[in-house]
Amino acid sequence: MAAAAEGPAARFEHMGLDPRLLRAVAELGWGSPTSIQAEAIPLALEGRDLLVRARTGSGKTGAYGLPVLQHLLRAREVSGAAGRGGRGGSGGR
Ligand SMILES: Nc1ncnc2c1ncn2[C@@H]1O[C@H](COP(=O)(O)OP(=O)(O)OP(=O)(O)O)[C@@H](O)[C@H]1O
Repeated sequence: MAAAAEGPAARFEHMGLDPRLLRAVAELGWGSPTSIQAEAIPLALEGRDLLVRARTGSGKTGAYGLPVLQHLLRAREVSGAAGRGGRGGSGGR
């Protein structure tokens, strides 16, 4: 298991993650982010481009996977709203 990050800000709940992702993280038993996750996830959620290097097993997959999933969830919500006329359109072709 990857080593957890330390510090008061090092909590998944404080990163602005979607509640569904927070639930998934809890189900995985990830109590707190690893150091690389604590550093990378907030920046990725801001939309920053990142080049990250950390040792094997340090939690890099979650560090990029959670922001990618959040982006997909948000994109689906936006396109769903557009499909229902959220952009003032006819809802389709
Ligand atoms: N925040 C966390 N808390 C507890 N365990 C975690 C956390 N993040 C990841 N893990 C677990 O740590 C292990 C290693 O994580 P992961 O495979 O994401 O690391 P990695 O840096 O991507 O590894 P690699 O360099 O091999 O690709 C996995 O079993 C994963 O489920």
